Amino acid sequence: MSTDIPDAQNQPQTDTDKPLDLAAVRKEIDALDLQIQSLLNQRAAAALKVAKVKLAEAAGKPVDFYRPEREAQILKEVASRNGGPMSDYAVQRIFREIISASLALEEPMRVAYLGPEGTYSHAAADRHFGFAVQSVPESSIADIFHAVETGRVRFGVVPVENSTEGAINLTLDLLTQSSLRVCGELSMRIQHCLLSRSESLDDIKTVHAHPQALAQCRHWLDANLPNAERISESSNAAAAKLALEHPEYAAIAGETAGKLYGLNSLVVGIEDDRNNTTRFLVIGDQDIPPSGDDATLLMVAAPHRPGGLRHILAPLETAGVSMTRIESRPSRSALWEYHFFIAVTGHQHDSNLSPVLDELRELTPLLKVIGSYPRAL
Ligand SMILES: O=C(O)C(=O)C[C@]1(C(=O)O)C=C[C@@H](O)C=C1
Repeated sequence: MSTDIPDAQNQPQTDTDKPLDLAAVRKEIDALDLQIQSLLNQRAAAALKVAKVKLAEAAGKPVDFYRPEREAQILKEVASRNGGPMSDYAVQRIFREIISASLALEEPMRVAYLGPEGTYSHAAADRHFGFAVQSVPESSIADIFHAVETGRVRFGVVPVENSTEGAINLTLDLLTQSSLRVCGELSMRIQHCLLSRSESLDDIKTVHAHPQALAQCRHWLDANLPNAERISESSNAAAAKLALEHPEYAAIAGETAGKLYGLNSLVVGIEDDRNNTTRFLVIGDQDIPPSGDDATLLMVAAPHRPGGLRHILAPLETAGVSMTRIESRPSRSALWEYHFFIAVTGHQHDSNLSPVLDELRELTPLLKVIGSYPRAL
């Protein structure tokens, strides 16, 4: 796997160090481009054949053209065989788009994200599905669930956890109520910028952002804009739109939102924690087959007695299933009773996990498998 990217200036010109002829190297590139393009279209034609097979096998039933487990396998393979000089990330991004374009030939797909345009959720949706998918902005997390539930879009991308602020409770609560499943996950490093029409911090009277972003930049704001009022907005992109109308406003949002709305990035990277990362879930109504490297999200109600949760976790530990996360939420059905969201490694149909889930069903009044999906790349 290649991780270091050698830069062009350090590359030997040729084996014999003869000066290179620009026209000759460009001819070489043209010839390679010709082959790449022809191979791309051969690959797209093969994807169309796959679509035909899927349609024939489905015999009139709905077809799952999108196969995230296969995509995850391809993208992992791309990285593991990569010999450089392109980074693993760069080749994966290219293959991400090749697959996205192939899928669009099989089935044009719509995916909802927390809008408006330019949010981190928008960037997450594009990164996960590629640009050939039509991404649709929704104005709340609940609206994303609704759009998927009513079939207006096939999938939704919702934030579930931030490394600084913790769980997004609304997403967890909606997962409890909805029959939708989790079909994928991804993590994105969040870099906040202070955006404004003004060019100086001295002009800023108010700072607008989603409450999570305001919280994630609290110390920076205390130190650098102590007198500016902080005002919560429904999204960072909505804050950026407002900042466009009022030069004395600043918004906290990503650099893409700044470019999209034509605002100055007064300061880049104002988040208090440099590792600030948000984890997103892909929700849909598709059961995803095992990819070989999966995660499963469970929701359980622990019996309401001392050691109730330990009782639930014991079978996981005995079977050697590793638990990657646990979150609790009030059950809302009885006072001081909780539901636990437990993420484990493995697929619900894996031979080591499936018997444990059967055991848990006996032990708890409620077990919901919210989904098994390929682990984030
Ligand atoms: O293998 C498939 O099932 C395909 O449809 C092909 C392909 C691809 O381009 O490789 C395209 C879309 C799917 O989501 C997965 C993979």
